[in-house]
Amino acid sequence: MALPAIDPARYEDQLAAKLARYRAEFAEFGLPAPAVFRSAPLHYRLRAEFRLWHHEGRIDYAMFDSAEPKQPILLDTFAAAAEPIARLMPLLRERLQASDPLRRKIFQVEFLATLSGECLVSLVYHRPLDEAWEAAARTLATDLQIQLIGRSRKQKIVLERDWVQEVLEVDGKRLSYQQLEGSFTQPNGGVNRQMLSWARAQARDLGGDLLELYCGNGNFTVALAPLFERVLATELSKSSVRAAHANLAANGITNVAMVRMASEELSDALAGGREYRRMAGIDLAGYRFSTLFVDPPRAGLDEGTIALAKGFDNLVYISCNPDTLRANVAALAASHRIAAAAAFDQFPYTHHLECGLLLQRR
Ligand SMILES: C[S@@+](CC[C@H](N)C(=O)[O-])C[C@H]1O[C@@H](n2cnc3c(N)ncnc32)[C@H](O)[C@@H]1O
Repeated sequence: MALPAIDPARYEDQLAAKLARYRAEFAEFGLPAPAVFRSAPLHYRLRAEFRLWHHEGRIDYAMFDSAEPKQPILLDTFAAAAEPIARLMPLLRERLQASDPLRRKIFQVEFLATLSGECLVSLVYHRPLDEAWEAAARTLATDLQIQLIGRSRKQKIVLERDWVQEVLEVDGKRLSYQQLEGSFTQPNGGVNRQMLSWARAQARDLGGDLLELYCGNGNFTVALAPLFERVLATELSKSSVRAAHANLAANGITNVAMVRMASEELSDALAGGREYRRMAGIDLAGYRFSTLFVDPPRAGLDEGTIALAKGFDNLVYISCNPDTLRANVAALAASHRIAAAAAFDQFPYTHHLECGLLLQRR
């Protein structure tokens, strides 16, 4: 991928270009004027990943541009990275440089931070990690006050925990989330807060029960559940489902049933297909679903899920890919109209735009 030029002077222009494309591509579906949610122009990414480049006795963070994939771009810090990561980067580099067990055959560093100020760092190696590594890593983690993980082939050493605790203030409430290393979490925390608030505003008067697909660690579930009588939430990833259970409990949410299932399987179960053992104890027929909430990966919705969506009065759709969103909206156009739209600039200075739509039955 070509590396974006991160330049706050370009922020409004790059956003305007993306909004113009969004409006044009959805004009035929009667897109209402989207509510626009901006990113911070700098230090917005809570995740960042760098190669470590060994040269002339020193190591440096490196990124690569697809135009010149063999030429490392060396950096001390990174303007897109959230403040805790940007502050940590030079300190961490110096400490890695100065320690033989920490430096030897390290090739990648991954950062995961929170708006609450926590930071987790994964150091990735081309060699097995031993006791000398672990002793040096413990001192480093204590000195820099970070969570630290060491990884190499078939080895993962978690010094304390492999997650960070995020706290997001949404509509005056403090929502807390366990966010796992290696599992999906929204990369732009400031924009995520705005997405949660927008989704709550769409759902506020819908009532009844909610079906949520692709719920991840319960990011939206925790924010939306208080607005519905009952919620059935599903997600494919085992580790995310575990985090979602922890997050529901931590936020005192008791009206959600969570099932680990692919959206394809859930649509099949709801369409009266085969029986799924994971649905044992879930009284599907007892739900009075008013609303379907989806936040799928870039591929968008599969055919079964589109068929399922056709039966809902309300569909709240968060999408990280306007192309598949457009195809899915086209497939629903005969039954549903767009009642509200949003643009979330989750990925500034790239051509990516996160979109939100409320679709309602015609
Ligand atoms: C864009 S993320 C959204 C997660 C969550 N809503 C959030 O805000 O953090 C998409 C999620 O869909 C899950 N997923 C991918 N394919 C799936 C499938 N076929 N069925 C169910 N979940 C799937 C991924 O594990 C990921 O957690």
